[in-house]
Order: sequence, then C-alpha cells, then structure tokens
Amino acid sequence: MTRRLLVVEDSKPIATVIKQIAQSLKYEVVIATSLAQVEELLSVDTDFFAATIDFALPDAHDGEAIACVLSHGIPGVVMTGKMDEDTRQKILAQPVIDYIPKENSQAFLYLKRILHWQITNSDNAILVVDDSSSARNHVVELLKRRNFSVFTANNGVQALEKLAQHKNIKMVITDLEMPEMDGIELTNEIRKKYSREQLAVIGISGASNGIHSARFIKNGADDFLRKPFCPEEFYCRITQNIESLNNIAKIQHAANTDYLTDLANRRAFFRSAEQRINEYINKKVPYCLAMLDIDFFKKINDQYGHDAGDQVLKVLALYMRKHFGSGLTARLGGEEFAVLLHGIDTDNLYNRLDDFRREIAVANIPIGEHHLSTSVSLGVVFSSDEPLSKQMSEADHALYLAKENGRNQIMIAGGEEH
Ligand SMILES: Nc1nc2c(ncn2[C@@H]2O[C@H](COP(=O)(O)OP(=O)(O)OP(=O)(O)O)[C@@H](O)[C@H]2O)c(=O)[nH]1
Repeated sequence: MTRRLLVVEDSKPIATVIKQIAQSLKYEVVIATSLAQVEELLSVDTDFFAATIDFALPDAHDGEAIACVLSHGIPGVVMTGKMDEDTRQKILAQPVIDYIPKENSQAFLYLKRILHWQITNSDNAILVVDDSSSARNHVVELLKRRNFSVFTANNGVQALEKLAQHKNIKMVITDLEMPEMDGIELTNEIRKKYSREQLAVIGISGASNGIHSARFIKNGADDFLRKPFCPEEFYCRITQNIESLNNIAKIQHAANTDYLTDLANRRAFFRSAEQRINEYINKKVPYCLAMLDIDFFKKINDQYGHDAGDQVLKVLALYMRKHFGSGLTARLGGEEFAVLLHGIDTDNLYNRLDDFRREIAVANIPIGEHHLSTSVSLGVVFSSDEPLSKQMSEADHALYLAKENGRNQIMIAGGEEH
C-alpha cells in the first residue's frame, strides 16, 4: 500500500531532506511551498496519510497552514525554526502528531522515527481503561493521532475481558480509581496472566499524592503518568514502552528462529512441541512427530557450492510451510528438520507427510542458471505418550532406517517402511 506524505515546506534543501527520509520509508511525497499551494492542492486531493508542516511560510507566518492541513483530517507533524514558549503552546493547542524544532540534524532523525511509527503503530493495540468518558476520550484521541489501534474499557473487570478477546493488545493505560475493580487491582490481575514482555501497563492518577506511582510500579506497572499531563510527556512514555516491547519481541524472535530458513530453531521447537504434545495427549487428538533429512545433501554442496546448498534449505523450508502450515516446523540444525502435526487420524497424518515427500522428489529447485532435484527421508512417531526426548530419538532412529533402506521414503518408528 502506498502512503502519501504532504510536505509543506518553503525551503528547497529542507524539503529535499524530508523527501529523502520519507521515500526511504516508502512514502510517496508531494511538496507544497506556500499556504496558497496547500489550499489549492487540498481543494482537489486530500488523500494523504500524513503531512509535515513548516510553521512559517512566505504567505503564512504564524502557523496558519497547520489548521488548514488538519481541517482536512490529515495528521500533521509541525516543523518549526521558532523555539519560543508562545509558539510551542500555539502548536500544542492543535491536534498535531508532534512538533519538531529544526535545531540540528537530530530533528530529521526524530522526524524519521515519527514517520516510521505512524506506519507501525497500527499494529500496536492499546487498551484505555477509565470510568470517566471525558478522560478516556482524551487519551483515545491522543493515541489515534499517532495511529495506534485503540480499545476502551470502563473498569478493571471489563478491561480483563477485552484483553482476553483481543490478543493484539500490547499496552494497557489505566486510571487508578474506578468502580468494580480499580487500576492497582487490575494491574495485579494482569500480571497473573501476562508477563512484562507481553504487555506493558501504564498507570494514571490525578491524585497529588506521589505514593500512587510507587504502588502502581510495585504492583507490576511499567510506568506512571500524573494527571494533568502534557501530550509531549504522554507520547514519550507511550513510545518508550512500545519500543522496548518491540525490542524484546525482536530479541525473542532472533533467539527462537533459524536465521537461514526463518523456521523455529531447535530450542523453540523443543519448548513449543512439549506444550502441544501435552495438549494433544490430554484432548486425545491424533498427532505425529517426524524428523526429516535431505538425501545426499553433501553432494549438492560439493557439486553446486555452499550457497546453492543454502538455497535448497530455504526452498525446503517453504515447502514445509506450504504442507504443514498449522503444524510446528523447525530446522534442528544442518539439513535436519522436524515437524509436529495434528490431524484426523494416523492415515491422514501419514498422507500429509507423504504428499510433502513426493512433492520434494519431483520439484525442480532453481539455483542460478541450473535446476536441481533432491529428495527427503523421514522417520515418524504417531500419537505416542512417551516424553518428547524419547519420541525424538525414536523418530531419529526411524529416519536412520529410512536412509539405510534407500532414502526418499518414510519409516514409522517400530513399524515398516513406506
Ligand atoms: N549449504 C549448507 N550446508 C550445510 C549446512 N549445515 C550443514 N551442511 C552440510 O550438510 C552436509 C550433510 O552431509 P551428510 O551428513 O554427510 O549427509 P548427506 O550428504 O545429506 O547424506 P545422507 O543424509 O546420508 O543422505 C554436510 O556437507 C554439511 O557441511 C548449511 O547451513 N548450509
């Protein structure tokens, strides 16, 4: 999806820098150099995702372009060379995304972060909990300006229900005093179910007594805001907490994912497989655990080079995703993979593994100018109630037998080959 950015700026060098920044984030840029041009443009075309607005233009010295852009429902970031308190207040009295003093190159780095957040914030849902509708609406309005997805609740009980319904909520902003369940109790309940890596909690209170910030934090909140707060402080706290959650998510992804194929790695597979197998056993759901290995992979490396070998590993991972989408797939290391599948019955599970094996055997994998073919061998254990480590070694032994028996086949642990 192309996002259009309106850049209102009379300085050509500055407009060029903003344009480059925006294009690096895949924005399509339209530049206007005066208020008259902005008015003319917006009279026929208002389809802009956001705008950057210079405070002083040749025909609008006092920020008049801000109201003009905002009145068309276009979220705007104000860029200003003026640093006085009067200008700041004038800008913040309007519903702008933010304002940036054009002091030095940091200003443009900050602009880049804002333009990036406007795109990514819609993936971050925030739950606003407050029994006062005016206080709630104020926070919601601030969040919507920054393009966050927003949910609301009137008290702690409702908040817990919303959290259970909407798994994409990453942050809860909660008032302290509310009927039924107050903010402290809510924070306490949240921490019984959601870790700090999953969900951030920011407490808000109008009480002048500083004890509440400490109570919120001691009960598991990540941050605290005292009412009345200014939009700048509000945004700084929200952004910092969302960024740290996103950083944790990135670190967790890197720790659990195989860098080459983007499948789960051995560690992640063992952790998730154990949980899923317990569920399958408890609910009596038929399942299978299979280990699979590319046949004569060393020859591919020797004949076509290591990069070609890597390409084959990547393509195999794509086929695994296609065939075993709902299952758990992983690269355990080298050319060895694992899959945990649940299904209707043993025949259904076996057929899915065999469809995959057959498709690999006939696939032409493009490697530069060449196409190469390969095959896989599999060892599989069906609906066992043995511990995971035992099942893995049984599947591994069956895989060894499949190789011994001629490769490109499935061997069932304790059974016969197919
Ligand atoms: N390109 C590439 N090769 C890898 C990677 N990891 C392991 N290998 C190679 O995988 C090959 C595995 O070879 P072998 O264990 O002899 O197995 P094979 O040639 O597949 O033979 P069989 O399994 O008996 O059919 C070795 O040459 C490793 O160097 C990797 O990440 N990329």
